[in-house]
Amino acid sequence: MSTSSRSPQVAPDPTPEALPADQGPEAAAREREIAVEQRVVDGAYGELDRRLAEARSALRRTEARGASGTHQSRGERDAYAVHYSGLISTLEGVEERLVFGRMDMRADDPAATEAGGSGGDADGAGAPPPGDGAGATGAVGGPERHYVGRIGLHDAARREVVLDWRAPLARAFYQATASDPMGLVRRRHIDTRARRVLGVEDELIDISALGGAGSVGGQPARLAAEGLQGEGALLAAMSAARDGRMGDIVATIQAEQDRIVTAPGTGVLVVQGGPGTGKTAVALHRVAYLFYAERERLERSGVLLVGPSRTFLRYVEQVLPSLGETGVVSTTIGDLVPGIRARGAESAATAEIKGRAMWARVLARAVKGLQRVPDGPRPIVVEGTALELRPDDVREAMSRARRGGKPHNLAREPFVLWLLERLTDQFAAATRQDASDPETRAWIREDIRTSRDARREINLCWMPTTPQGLLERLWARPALLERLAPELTGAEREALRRSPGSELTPADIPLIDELAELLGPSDDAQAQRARLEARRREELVAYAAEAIESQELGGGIVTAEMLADRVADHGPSLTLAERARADRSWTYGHVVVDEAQELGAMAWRALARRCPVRSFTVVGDLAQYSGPTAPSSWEQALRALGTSPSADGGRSPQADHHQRGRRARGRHGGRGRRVAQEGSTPLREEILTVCYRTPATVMEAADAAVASLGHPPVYPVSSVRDLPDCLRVDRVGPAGRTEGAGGTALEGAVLTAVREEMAALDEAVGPEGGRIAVIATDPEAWAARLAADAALAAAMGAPGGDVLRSRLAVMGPVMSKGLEFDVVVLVEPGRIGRASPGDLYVAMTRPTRRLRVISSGPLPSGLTAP
Ligand SMILES: Nc1ncnc2c1ncn2[C@@H]1O[C@H](COP(=O)(O)OP(=O)(O)OP(=O)(O)O)[C@@H](O)[C@H]1O
Repeated sequence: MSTSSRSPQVAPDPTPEALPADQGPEAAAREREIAVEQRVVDGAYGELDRRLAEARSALRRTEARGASGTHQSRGERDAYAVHYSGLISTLEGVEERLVFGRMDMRADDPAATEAGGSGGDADGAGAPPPGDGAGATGAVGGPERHYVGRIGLHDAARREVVLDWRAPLARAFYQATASDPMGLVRRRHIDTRARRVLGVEDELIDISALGGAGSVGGQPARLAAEGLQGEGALLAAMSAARDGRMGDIVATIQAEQDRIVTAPGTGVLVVQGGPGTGKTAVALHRVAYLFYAERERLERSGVLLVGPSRTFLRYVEQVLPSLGETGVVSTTIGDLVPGIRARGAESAATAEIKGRAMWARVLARAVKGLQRVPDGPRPIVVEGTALELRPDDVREAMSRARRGGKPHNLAREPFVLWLLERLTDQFAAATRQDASDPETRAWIREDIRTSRDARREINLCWMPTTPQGLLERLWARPALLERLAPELTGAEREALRRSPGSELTPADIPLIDELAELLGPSDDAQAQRARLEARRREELVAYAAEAIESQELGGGIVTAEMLADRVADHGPSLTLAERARADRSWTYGHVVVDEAQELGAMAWRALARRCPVRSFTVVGDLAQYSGPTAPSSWEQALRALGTSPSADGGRSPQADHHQRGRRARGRHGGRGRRVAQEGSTPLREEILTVCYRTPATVMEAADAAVASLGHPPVYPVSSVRDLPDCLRVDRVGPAGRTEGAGGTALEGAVLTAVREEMAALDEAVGPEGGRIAVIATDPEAWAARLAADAALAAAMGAPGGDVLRSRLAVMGPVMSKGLEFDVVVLVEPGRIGRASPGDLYVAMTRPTRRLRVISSGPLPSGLTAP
């Protein structure tokens, strides 16, 4: 086995531990500053505790009002209970690092006192800081000061204690630079843990306001760099061991990210960014920002977050609560339709076929195909009387039913009614009865409606069906599919073929959603829902009867039915997110889509229906597309959202823009921006180019590897840092050769690598710290092999089966999408890359510390030894 290891010529990360200890007067100044900030932080937590105590006691009082009273008063009580519970969750969610920054503004800067600046529950004025110390202001000469934190807090006298990070005034904290200070003199990052201030880091922004002084109050400060904000805090965040859950970045949002976070919520905002550029983080902070900026609208309509997998959604689930927001509905495309689970799997190629826009036409044809005019009159015998269903009557009934514009199953009702009337006329004439008498007509109609002949013939003309039933027929009957989808090749149709009763796959779900629109609820579905309701009511009554008996509540005053009514009357106590999640036709105020490059046109159509105002944040990376061929542009990928390609007729506008942008910006260059009014939906594109996760050596290897496979990233990124020995490539002999006790050479190398990386992590961050992922095309087999080693099996044992919680996880490249680990052990990258270059790109760019490649086959260049 040969091992190559490349170390860039860089110093290790300047983690706080690695910095030289302060000595003498500097250390004393530092301690003084920490003490000053500790008093402020104590004040902020005191305020948080006060608000929490108030909310808890309000909730207790509300709940003590009991379940009695009028329907309206119960509704009000439930609404208050939901409100206070939500408030408590919000306040509990912001406990960690409640305050993380301080802004010293120029005393003469109008922005410092601008009305509404502190936002949230603030009254707007930039108030004098509580617990101020003379040493904190020093040479600045009494500037306005604001403490920036997760939520806005005021004291009982309505003085600002903490400025909400989303307030307009707080933009300077994230965006001010020496060349554009935005009224900011100094930016301070305050590092806290469990309510204790551990350190402060200052950046001087506006040196002129200090009269040229290089330090403030004896506290050393560095001049603000034009590139990164809060570099020390940023590098510390990037170097921290991963714990299986994404953290927020609220303390260190960079200027290019902040501009995206706070962009207006209208229209479609596309954020294209290479691996680790903070797209997910930015999207989540943007949700929190939009809730702040448009609270009234979004609290009524809600926000939908779409992620690539349930694992990914668990990975990010802590971020929004830590930003004080809890009301977001998160889902995968596979879980988009309430009550339907996609448990099946299929190849990326088959999923791609199902995602194509043509299905809108094909499915419309399929539904129309359920409405048929018979070739000739169809005989029907009702109570011994011979009638016929005539093609002309069917045609007329159809055109009347379609006129209403209702979906198929709902339009069936007027269709059937009209035909019943015609058959009633025939029956009355044949039996010489008075067709003008309403009573006579009613019983004749009922006889016809319940006759088997009539039911069968009418159903053949207008078949009621469910989305699942119709889709199953489409996949199971090749002749039907060929008739309805001549656009597909024979091989494509064959790929779609599936036997009846097979599990639905995630790519089926947008098709089910489309069919649900076209079909509407079927009688069957309605009847099933009614049956479920009835059963639930029976259970409730039984439960209530038991409760009455066991607690002696009865005495003739409370009946089981009354009690059941109260228990069942839980409508208002559901949160908005719970109601939205359960309702397929819910329309959201904003939709955020992560890993958006994966969605096909049908998924976009389904999402467009959920947000008719087309307020979207779409984040993704075309180079991370899972499959053989990525979409060539975001316009192409998003066409189904109602955005049309621009009329330049040639090269993709993004690529065009990107080319120009890359020429214009430096290594840690800025962003791209294009605003276009396309179709009816304004589309705006931002590009992130700085990678905060992956060390530069690994990132460059990933770029080279996919380029050598013919897919160079159109939007490459530059990493903010590099680490020594962050890329190791272990080449082993042919996979079949045995080595040692029974395993192949490849197995031996993987086992060794995992053990070595565990030991290295033990040393770097402690025995429980950090996360390692083994990424391979056949994860189950590798998990079984690794589990044969007791220590590795223990490291893979996830509490509650949550793969993100285990220190060692084994997964395929697609599952690793959006996640990150301290170390990735990547098995046979050549095989992954040949199947899908985007998957290789994803897998190679997951680590924050080291990529360890194990290969027995040919390697893409970038991974070959130098
Ligand atoms: N401003 C920042 N401060 C601190 N950490 C940051 C910042 N921006 C991004 N990060 C960190 O970088 C890592 C990558 O971020 P994120 O997952 O959002 O990137 P991404 O663009 O969605 O990546 P990918 O497409 O590769 O999944 C995360 O650990 C995130 O916390």
